[in-house]
Amino acid sequence: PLSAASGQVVQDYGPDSGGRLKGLSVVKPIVIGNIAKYFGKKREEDGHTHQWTIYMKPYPNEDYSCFIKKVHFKLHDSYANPNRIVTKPPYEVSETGWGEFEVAVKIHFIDPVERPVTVYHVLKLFQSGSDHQSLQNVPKKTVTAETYDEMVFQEPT
Ligand SMILES: O=C(Nc1ccc(C(=O)N2CC(c3nccs3)C2)s1)[C@@H]1CCCN1
Repeated sequence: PLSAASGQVVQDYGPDSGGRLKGLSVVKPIVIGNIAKYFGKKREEDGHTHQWTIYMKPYPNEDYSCFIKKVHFKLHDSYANPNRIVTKPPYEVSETGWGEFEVAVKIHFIDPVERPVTVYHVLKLFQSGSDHQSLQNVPKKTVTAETYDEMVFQEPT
């Protein structure tokens, strides 16, 4: 079983449980995000402007490889081999490009009864809503965007 110590154990006394313990669920927090670095100018040969890395990481940092079989990052079809499969941490994919698009991050579990979980992340390359006109905010070279999420396992074995 997933050791309770590694994830917050939530004990649920459901409405119809008559006060009995309905079942354990284990919550595993994750962060999905990307970091993007501007080349400084557009690359002549292919028009790419940024180098970026998209990732799924445990929060706080711990080893999830004991229950995660693989993480599938589905990139835009214009990329070679758009289906990037990562089987051990760090669960990340690095690429270069020129624009922002949605990446599906599908997490597959070692336990065959646990259905895979898909989280969608829109790649962020540009500082949003920043007026570069004023001298104060010069465009940043590096941009990051992260979202927090939770995987909940009902009565894990
Ligand atoms: O930008 C957007 N979609 C993008 C899809 C792919 C992008 C990219 O950066 N690519 C590098 C290039 C490559 N071609 C071959 C190998 S890699 C493909 S950008 C949308 C449309 C406007 C707003 N957002």
